[in-house]
Amino acid sequence: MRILKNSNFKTNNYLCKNFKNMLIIGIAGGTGSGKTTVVNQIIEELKNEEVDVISQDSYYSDTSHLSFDERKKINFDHPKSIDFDLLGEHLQQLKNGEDIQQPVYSFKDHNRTGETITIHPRKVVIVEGILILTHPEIRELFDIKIYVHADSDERLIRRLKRDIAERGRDLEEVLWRYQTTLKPMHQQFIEPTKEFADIIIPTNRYNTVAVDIVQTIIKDRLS
Ligand SMILES: Nc1ncnc2c1ncn2[C@@H]1O[C@H](COP(=O)(O)OP(=O)(O)O)[C@@H](O)[C@H]1O
Ligand SMILES: Nc1ccn([C@@H]2O[C@H](COP(=O)(O)O)[C@@H](O)[C@H]2O)c(=O)n1
Repeated sequence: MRILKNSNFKTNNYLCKNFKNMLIIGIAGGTGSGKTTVVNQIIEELKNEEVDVISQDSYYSDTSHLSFDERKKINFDHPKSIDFDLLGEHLQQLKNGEDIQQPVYSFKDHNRTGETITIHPRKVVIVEGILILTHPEIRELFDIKIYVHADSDERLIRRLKRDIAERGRDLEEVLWRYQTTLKPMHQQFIEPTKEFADIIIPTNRYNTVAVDIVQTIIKDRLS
């Protein structure tokens, strides 16, 4: 296993010393709803060293025992595909003031790469992913729960464009996945977690007001 250095890490100044005060924000929502975009907007004005961003994608279970063709058929939108034990362990370690070794995930290979990134504890930790509000113990760890909402046709269009441009997929594969897993899993597991959210951000358009509100809460914690 190779250990990569966290590129966000520049100085110890902002590392979280008072871990009891760590603010953990969970951001859920369907695929293509704009979770990553919202996170990037939120942290835009903050210093890299102040916030950890943890993606659920890094916690897809290790499937090295399967062939590539078998991995391709995995239902990546079912809660069982996520190693929630490791995610929970890592969040607890950060709260305890310890570094974590976060797995690196490859969408191309449908598997962990075997490398890890060192993440240091910071005052604010943002965890984003489609399924993060489905798990009761993980939910409990969040001080603020956010659900990002975009209509399903909008999400499909965005997903198509992104997966073809960035994740090495073709039209057939995205549509097949949408019909067989994305849509049913969204309805069964993801959409119902909206009821746990403290804040729902509509993202059919870019939503600067909601982003400003979350930024204000974070800045207040950092001051
Ligand atoms: N509010 C928005 N309006 C238009 N396009 C958006 C919006 N939010 C995100 N996108 C685009 O949609 C795609 C998916 O967004 P992303 O943030 O990766 O979603 P998620 O992390 O929820 O899967 C990206 O190409 C992004 O640029
Ligand atoms: N090997 C994989 C693993 C996951 N996916 C898809 O990623 C989606 C979650 O990521 P978002 O950034 O869109 O929230 C999820 O819907 C999985 O279907 C994949 O395509 N391949």
